Amino acid sequence: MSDETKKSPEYKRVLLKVSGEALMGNGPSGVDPEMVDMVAADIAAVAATGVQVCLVVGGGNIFRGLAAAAKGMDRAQGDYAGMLATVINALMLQNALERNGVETRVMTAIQMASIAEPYIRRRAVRHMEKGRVVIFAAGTGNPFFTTDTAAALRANEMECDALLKGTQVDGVYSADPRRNPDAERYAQLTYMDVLSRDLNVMDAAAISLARENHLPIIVFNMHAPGAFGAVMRGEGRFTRIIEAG
Ligand SMILES: Nc1ncnc2c1ncn2[C@@H]1O[C@H](COP(=O)(O)OP(=O)(O)OP(=O)(O)O)[C@@H](O)[C@H]1O
Ligand SMILES: O=c1ccn([C@@H]2O[C@H](COP(=O)(O)O)[C@@H](O)[C@H]2O)c(=O)[nH]1
Repeated sequence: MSDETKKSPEYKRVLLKVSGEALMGNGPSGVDPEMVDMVAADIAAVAATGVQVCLVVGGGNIFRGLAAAAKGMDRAQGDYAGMLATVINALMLQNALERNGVETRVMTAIQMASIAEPYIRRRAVRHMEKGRVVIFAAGTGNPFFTTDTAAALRANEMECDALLKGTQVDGVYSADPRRNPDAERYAQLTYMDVLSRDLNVMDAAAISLARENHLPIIVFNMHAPGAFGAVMRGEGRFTRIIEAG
């Protein structure tokens, strides 16, 4: 038994949002197989502790509807392409998880029954109860949304104890730290802080959905090996978004 599996987890069921960009590694776009393997090993170690894990994966490493719309594409059409991008990432992650010995199911919000199960809430819960890692793909299934909102939606539906957002930065800052190196990092914020100060680490719809359902959000950097496991043990650097008090 590894050190990771000896520790008692703080949460019983969590949803991890894996940003598509995090899967690029150091590349300019697409998927870095080494990075996918690293993320999968991290998830496998957490699942081995007995925590029920489900995933929402982004698609920003492949296609974003908003970016395509800025160049003249119809927004809704671009968003459907973006949702398909998340399915590509989900299949890559599923394969890497299975190579790490984890039983998985991909469930899609847009039906594509030849490659994945359709999303059915009670089935997803049952998969997790059986110890399977469920990967929710194709976002919410609706254009004009993001996978952050899909993550908050599914985390609420699955009655998760927390939503962990694994991304490129080690928490929420006073401004985008990739553009402003002087930005200050916060250890803890309220949902209202994030909304009223327009801290764009996550979209407002996702924050509002989490707030209405008292779902804690934890933002952390996905790039270091074992980062997800560390956050689950309350270690490392992250920002917790909760209610006041
Ligand atoms: N106040 C802020 N604090 C932290 N990060 C911020 C802030 N404002 C903007 N960001 C940016 O938000 C990004 C987080 O979004 P992320 O790249 O995970 O996008 P996503 O849409 O969730 O996923 P994908 O990569 O799949 O599109 C960080 O990389 C960071 O540069
Ligand atoms: O519910 C959803 C989720 C996503 N989209 C589209 O997919 C891309 C990729 O998702 P990211 O959250 O940016 O990683 C997104 O830009 C949207 O175009 C969607 O339409 N609906």
